[in-house]
Amino acid sequence: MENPHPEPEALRPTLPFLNSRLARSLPSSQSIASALSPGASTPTSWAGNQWLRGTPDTSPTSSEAGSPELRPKLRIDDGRISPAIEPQPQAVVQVAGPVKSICFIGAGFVGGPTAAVIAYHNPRIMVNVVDLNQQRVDAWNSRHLPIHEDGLLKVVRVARDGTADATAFLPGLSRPVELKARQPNLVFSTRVIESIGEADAVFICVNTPTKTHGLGAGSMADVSAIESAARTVAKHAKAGTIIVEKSTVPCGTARMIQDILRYHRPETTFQVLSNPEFLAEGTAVDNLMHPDRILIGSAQTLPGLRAAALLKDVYAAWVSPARIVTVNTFSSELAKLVANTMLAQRISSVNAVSAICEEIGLGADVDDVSLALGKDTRLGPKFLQAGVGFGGSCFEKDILNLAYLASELHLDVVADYWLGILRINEYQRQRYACNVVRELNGSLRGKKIAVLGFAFKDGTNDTRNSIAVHIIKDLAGEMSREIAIFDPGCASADILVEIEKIGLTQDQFSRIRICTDWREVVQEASAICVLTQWRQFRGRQIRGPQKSPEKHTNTSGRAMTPIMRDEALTEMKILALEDVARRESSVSEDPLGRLKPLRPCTNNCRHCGVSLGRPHSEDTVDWLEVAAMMQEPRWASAKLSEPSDHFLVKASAIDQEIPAKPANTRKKHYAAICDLVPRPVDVP
Ligand SMILES: NC(=O)c1ccc[n+]([C@@H]2O[C@H](COP(=O)([O-])OP(=O)(O)OC[C@H]3O[C@@H](n4cnc5c(N)ncnc54)[C@H](O)[C@@H]3O)[C@@H](O)[C@H]2O)c1
Ligand SMILES: O=c1ccn([C@@H]2O[C@H](COP(=O)(O)OP(=O)(O)O[C@H]3O[C@H](CO)[C@@H](O)[C@H](O)[C@H]3O)[C@@H](O)[C@H]2O)c(=O)[nH]1
Repeated sequence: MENPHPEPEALRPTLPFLNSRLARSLPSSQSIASALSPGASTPTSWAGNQWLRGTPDTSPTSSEAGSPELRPKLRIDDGRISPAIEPQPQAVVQVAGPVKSICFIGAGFVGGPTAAVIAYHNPRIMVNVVDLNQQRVDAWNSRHLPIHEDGLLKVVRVARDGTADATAFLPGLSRPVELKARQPNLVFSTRVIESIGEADAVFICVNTPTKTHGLGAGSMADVSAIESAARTVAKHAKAGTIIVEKSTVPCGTARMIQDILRYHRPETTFQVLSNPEFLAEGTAVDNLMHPDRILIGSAQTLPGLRAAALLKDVYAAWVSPARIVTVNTFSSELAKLVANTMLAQRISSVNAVSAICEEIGLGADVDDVSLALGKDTRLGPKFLQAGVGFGGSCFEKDILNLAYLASELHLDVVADYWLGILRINEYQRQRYACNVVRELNGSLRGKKIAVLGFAFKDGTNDTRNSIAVHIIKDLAGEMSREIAIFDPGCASADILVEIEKIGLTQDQFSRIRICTDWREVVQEASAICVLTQWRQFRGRQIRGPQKSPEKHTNTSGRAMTPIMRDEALTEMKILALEDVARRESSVSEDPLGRLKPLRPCTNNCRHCGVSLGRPHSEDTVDWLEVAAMMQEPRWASAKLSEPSDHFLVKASAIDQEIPAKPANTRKKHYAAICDLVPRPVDVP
């Protein structure tokens, strides 16, 4: 039953955190909330600051149902809002059974791939992914997924389209393996209300960007999409549905969702779990298939723990229980913010070291320093690559989010400590742009600058908060003749949208050109900035070690035995069989022949014939050709160390691979520019 009192606009839940300046100048967040809505008594449970006053993480158990502290304390009399005094209906605690149907709200970079992998490993669970964006939904239903991730299309095809009966003859097996057809269990649609109504669990995967205006602009997370999703869930979910907060959110948001649910459905108790996602773009499918950990935060009550156990069962289809960590809701929300902040902190630390290496002039090499650090098992080798700074939609926003929390708690020294990570990041990218200009004699007038790579990292088509866009902005201010951009993974339209956001003047904007071929970009360029580490940019002939067929292992770790038709095979076992089949077959995508053919696109499909994602190997950049096409002084630099070494070696060796870095190449690290003039080098 819906609450008879409509939720008044003025009393929408306030966001969990408040502007830091305001927080410092006023005694408490509660009083700020009141100050902002004079005359309105903000409901205690909606002030978003229960946690500040040390409210324990306990949803009411059946015995506590209707706990006055946690129920909405509002009533509206003649338009005036006052604390409710009459008793609320008793909340009914539903004991949920196993999850058979899941609804994902938000078919974005997280919702889409996560839903697909959960559906893939749980063929008996129906997974409905809903989004308000019809174009995005259409793309998920087509052969051209809206997100470029290695291996994603196959996972989606298996779960979305189902598979056909297949018989495979595998090496070492006397009998053929017979695979039963699999029914589709992944649906993408805009049927938000219906899908929520059918679900046993609803995953909220909507966007939570940094606020751009109003209170807390530039630092506070905008949770309005979460609020809106929570309201829809509150109105349409069946009793007992588990609500899973997948988005990255400010600490305390699960409680805000709980309060919204309680307001609209006072007769029912829903369990809200925090289950943050740790996938990195570009490796999303691999990260989801082999997660370091699954983190589940719940209320430490019987219903809360029961809901966490049910969610754990969903993941247990492919993740070892030892990797599933259960904690309380607030720890889980906080852990996600801290994880991103600490990863970014490592990058800023090593970027700060790169500045020292460049300035000290004693030949100290930041790569060597990273190598030495990475050997320390306490530090480990990951996230120690110096570059032009980190980009993407997550790190900056989550650091701001954490710093905002600290500042909200009046912990200014702590907030400042985290914000230092962002200061170094900005410093690093500005230093890079500055060095480009300096190396080109202090002026870009009349010169063409080539930008190779626009996505915020390789392996993804995501252009949000890309480092490239910041650097392009700085360079555009120098009024170069042209800034030409090429990215093998990004649609030109997406690049344009990002550039339009940076506020270039008409004149600056007219000098930007987005190209679809790297040759167009480097032709007559004076400098090349390699800003995304695409494999394609690493140069021809110099490749990482290819996987040899022998390296394919039986991922199930068990000896292969003939499999009868009626034996239920999990996708984990089928993956292991595919590994075996790949030894013989040249078909790597579907070696067992179980995928159904993709549906053809409509005649006017805008994607067909366009390279949406993967760079083609025939398009690999040849740095010798590049050097020949450029104008003096032919400068080039790379964002991260790996491609830089490759193209330096390649360009200097004139088509011969040499084992060491050429001594005559001037290489100031990362935030500097390297001489790309090809010259013969003695090969030892
Ligand atoms: N991108 C990543 O790699 C990553 C990794 C881990 C966590 N996260 C977090 O996950 C969340 C989502 O990030 P994302 O990159 O997937 O964002 P996204 O913008 O790609 O996707 C969000 C989707 O939600 C949809 N949406 C918004 N409100 C909706 C509503 N009320 N009903 C239905 N659909 C709605 C939007 O249309 C959009 O398609 C964020 O909190 C982010 O911080 C992102
Ligand atoms: O040693 C390194 C590693 C990364 N980067 C840069 O850091 C940025 C972010 O890279 P990465 O973390 O790999 O990608 P994201 O998709 O942003 O993933 C981060 O953000 C996600 C969203 O919250 C989390 O889920 C992931 O765990 C977390 O790694 C990119 O610009 C990289 O080029 C470096 O400069 N040096």
